[in-house]
Amino acid sequence: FGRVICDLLEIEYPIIQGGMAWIADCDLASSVSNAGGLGVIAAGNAPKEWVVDQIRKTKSLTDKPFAVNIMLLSPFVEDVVDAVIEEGVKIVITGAGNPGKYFKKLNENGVKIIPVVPSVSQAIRMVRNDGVIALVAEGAEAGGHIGVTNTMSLIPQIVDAVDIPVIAAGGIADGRGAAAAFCLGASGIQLGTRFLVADECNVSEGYKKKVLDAKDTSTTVTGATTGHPVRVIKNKFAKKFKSLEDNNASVEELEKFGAGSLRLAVVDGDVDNGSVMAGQIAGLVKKRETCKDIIQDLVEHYRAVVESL
Ligand SMILES: O=C(O)COc1ccc(-c2c[nH]c(CNC(=O)Nc3ncc(Sc4ccccn4)s3)n2)cc1
Repeated sequence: FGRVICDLLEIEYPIIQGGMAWIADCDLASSVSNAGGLGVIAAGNAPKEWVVDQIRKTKSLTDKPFAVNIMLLSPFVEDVVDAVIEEGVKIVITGAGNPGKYFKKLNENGVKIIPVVPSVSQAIRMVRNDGVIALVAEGAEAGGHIGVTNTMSLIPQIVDAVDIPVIAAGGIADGRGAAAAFCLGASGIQLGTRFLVADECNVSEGYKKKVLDAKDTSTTVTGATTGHPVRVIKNKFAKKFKSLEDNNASVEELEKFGAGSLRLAVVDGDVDNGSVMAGQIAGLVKKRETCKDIIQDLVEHYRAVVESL
């Protein structure tokens, strides 16, 4: 399934791994690519040296295609674009902003661009640019920085609005979500939350436990008042952040409180005072397994669901 995306990206299954800041590194990306999906290194807010190092390590761990996810709010975004070009990375996924400034440079160097978009208006703005070969349409069920429209509503509207392939993200973790996404017109899927508990994912043990113990109602959205809504698993940090928002804290105060919170959870494993970003589908994610098993399970489940329709 997903022939169009598989041919476009030269991968075996139309399954893209989410570019989770501070989490998606060479180990996760190479494991997903070796299992037939598209592995993704997340540049997040990391400096150029870290991204170059991860790209080189990924090349030593897989011969298959992989991508770099560029988070456009990063202070190092210019350097990361240079790193991608200098290291000959062929696929870039962009998030959290408008990559408009970098299309020309990336396109001139033959880099395929796949912007993540949260809305139809963003989708239409993106497809006007050369080099954009597909879109990731991300519903508000997703973890991390989100838009306001849910996947079930967003996908068909974006599919109708553009004439390039659309990859669905947000709330997808098994064959049922994959089949639903394809029924809505998607040509591929992107998974973040389910890969958080992969054996090859280097996120802290406490973080994985939060995801494995989550229920359907375990997430909440912080930062809606700052213009950067972020879906996280409810914990002390989220409670404190939202109470600050309810008491009309300034954007500066909120951003100061939020800064470094993702790293606190991911790297230091402080999942009470850190920001544990995860999607609403965390309640479905119950099993630790390898990237290969995750992908195989999803593909087999997809086939069974489609046959049962
Ligand atoms: O045109 C504009 O400037 C606004 O356009 C956009 C607005 C939002 C988006 C968007 C929403 N979701 C995504 C892709 N997903 C993500 O980017 N998810 C993320 N998770 C954690 C992140 S780290 C972070 C987050 C917020 C503030 C600071 N740092 S980024 N892109 C894309 C374009």
